[in-house]
Amino acid sequence: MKKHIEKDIDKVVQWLRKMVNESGTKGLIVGVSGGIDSAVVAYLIKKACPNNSIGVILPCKSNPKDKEDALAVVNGCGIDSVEVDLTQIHESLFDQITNNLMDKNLIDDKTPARLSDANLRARLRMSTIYAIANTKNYLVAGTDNAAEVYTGYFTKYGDGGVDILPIANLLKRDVYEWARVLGVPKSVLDRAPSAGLWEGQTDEKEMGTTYDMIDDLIEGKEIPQKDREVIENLHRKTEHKRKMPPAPEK
Ligand SMILES: Nc1ncnc2c1ncn2[C@@H]1O[C@H](COP(=O)(O)OP(=O)(O)OC[C@H]2O[C@@H]([n+]3cccc(C(=O)O)c3)[C@H](O)[C@@H]2O)[C@@H](O)[C@H]1O
Ligand SMILES: Nc1ncnc2c1ncn2[C@@H]1O[C@H](COP(=O)(O)OP(=O)(O)OP(=O)(O)O)[C@@H](O)[C@H]1O
Ligand SMILES: [Mg+2]
Repeated sequence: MKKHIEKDIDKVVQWLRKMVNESGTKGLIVGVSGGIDSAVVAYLIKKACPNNSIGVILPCKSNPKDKEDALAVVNGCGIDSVEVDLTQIHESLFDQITNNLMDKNLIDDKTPARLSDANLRARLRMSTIYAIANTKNYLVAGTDNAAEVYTGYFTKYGDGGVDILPIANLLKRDVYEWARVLGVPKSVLDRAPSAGLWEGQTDEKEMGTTYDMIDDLIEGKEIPQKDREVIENLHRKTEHKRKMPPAPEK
């Protein structure tokens, strides 16, 4: 099993080098959250481009444990890293957006909508990562796995705004197996998957199903009707995220 995973890892590392060479860029960059998906991608891009890869740590009102785990990842794989704290910029931007909408009577309540606030964090991260990618002439590596792609569980043009998706063929359970083989720190392996976009958020609580169920459905296995409905509904509602924006016919 381990040998088989090592071979698959090697294939993706070769593919990453090919993507860099064919694009005329010089290396690869990823946002490192302290979660398992970005940990695996950080280890992969460091293997592919040992001297031309960067991990970016982007706290935004984040739990301090996220940064601890993100540092364990960048230190564990030895990738160059940089931190940019987005907390203040997010607060000031979101305040201005809501105040100006209120002034124009376009919203009646200043309480920020939770998803709008959360997605702005993901999009500020995307803008920051691209600012560094442009400066270094690097490709942006995304961290979506097969379960997230299928359910559309990402912010459009936020964490979904990337150049390449090295682990998009892996089920969530495969990501854990790859992480063990790559040597991702135990503290990262033991965390519940979370977008970290609000206090106490976990992917499975928000989606209303489990990654095991999503993985099973993608593999064509039987799952309870209730979970099938939740997952197929997420898939349908997020079809637009997996396509180019539509335009009128000529
Ligand atoms: N049919 C349609 N055709 C074209 N566009 C359509 C559309 N329906 C909505 N839209 C557009 O899409 C927007 C909604 O999509 P979007 O902005 O992505 O927002 P939305 O899908 O509502 O929220 C993002 C979800 O991804 C989760 N997330 C985000 C970031 C990271 C992670 C993680 O796992 O770490 C998870 C987050 O917790 C939340 O559940 C709408 O505001 C609208 O602009
Ligand atoms: N604080 C952060 N700093 C840098 N990048 C981040 C941060 N939070 C989120 N990201 C980026 O957004 C991506 C989407 O988050 P997601 O939660 O799906 O993955 P993860 O945190 O790596 O894994 P997990 O599913 O275990 O939480 C991350 O993989 C990472 O690239
Ligand atoms: Mg996460």
